Amino acid sequence: MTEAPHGIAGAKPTGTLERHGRIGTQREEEPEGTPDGQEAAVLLRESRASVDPALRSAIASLPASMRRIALYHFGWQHADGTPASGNAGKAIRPALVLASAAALGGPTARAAAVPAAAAVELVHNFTLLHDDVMDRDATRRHRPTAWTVFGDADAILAGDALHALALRSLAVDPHPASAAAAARLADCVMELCEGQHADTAMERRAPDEVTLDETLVMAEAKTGALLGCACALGALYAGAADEEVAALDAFGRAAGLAFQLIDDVIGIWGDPRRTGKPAGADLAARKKSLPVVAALTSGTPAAAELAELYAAPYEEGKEDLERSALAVERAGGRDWAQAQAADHMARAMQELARAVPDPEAAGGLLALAEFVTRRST
Ligand SMILES: CC(C)=CCC/C(C)=C/CC/C(C)=C/COP(=O)(O)OP(=O)(O)O
Repeated sequence: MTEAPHGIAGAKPTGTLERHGRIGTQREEEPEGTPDGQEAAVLLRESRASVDPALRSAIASLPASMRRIALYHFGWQHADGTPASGNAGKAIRPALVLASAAALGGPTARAAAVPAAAAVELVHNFTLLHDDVMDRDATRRHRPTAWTVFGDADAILAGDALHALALRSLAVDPHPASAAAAARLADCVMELCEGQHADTAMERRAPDEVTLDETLVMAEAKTGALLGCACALGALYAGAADEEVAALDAFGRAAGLAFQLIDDVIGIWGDPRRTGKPAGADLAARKKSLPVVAALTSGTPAAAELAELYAAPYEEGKEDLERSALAVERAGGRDWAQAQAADHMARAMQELARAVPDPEAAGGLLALAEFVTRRST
């Protein structure tokens, strides 16, 4: 189906994931399909069990007006204030903090790193609250977004409150690494803002003005930075040397970019029953996601068709979405994104081997990295 676009069709998957043939081939809620998937599922569950009490206790300290929005956003309370047990997200980032600490410092470091893991998850959720307002996204984690329920102002304030809780979690932690971790997390938030700015600025530009390189740089800042920071914080809490911290940061960044590439594929072809978002939402919003920009810049006939579709506002109805998705696919955007994800994962594996040479100690991080790019449509 691909029409051999410029350069992008030539990219071939490489590295660990290609060998396992696993990029985007497993069901998101079934990580048990392989031994690694099972390990990731266990790590994610254990991470939730360790971090949720810290998150709940932090949220309990918020003023009532903010607390109800935060509890709703995490799926722990309905909008009317009654208890709920909704989807609180995959908790990949806190699992990366804990797995990084465990890889370099064993169970003691893992236990000590819980405040850092909570801080990273609070920052992640602060950015989701703000992002949904900025993008006018109406659905997240299978339910209406906070701004659609509580209004823009209160959703933004709740995001600010989660950001404050993240800083507080580190500020009150007596661990010797907490100050360095707070500084690193603050740097990361600035990079997230830069990435988000690039993203929103890009959305205002004409499709033919956006390059693939700048889209990749934006995605690394918007998504890679926080996964890198999560790993770096785990390493700091393990008392790791600077080079190990830097290598784990690079590992998380590369895995994070692979994660965003697959997330963008899922944003177009994902099954709403799994994604918790409406089908084709990114195409309907005319988002310049990575597969779309790859397709638009491919120089193929399908690129011209896609550009024409993107020049007009989305019209409700299935045909527009199907034609857009087909054009992205025929222009090679989907294959390119999956090949790029595999390349970034291969780079992540190299950084991981540098940071944690013992394969047994690195096993948890490897399983989590493979899990984030094995999610499928
Ligand atoms: C400053 C600012 C507003 C920045 C915005 C940054 C932003 C929202 C980037 C998107 C990152 C992303 C892939 C989120 C989904 O994560 P996930 O699939 O892990 O979500 P989950 O927690 O629901 O599982």
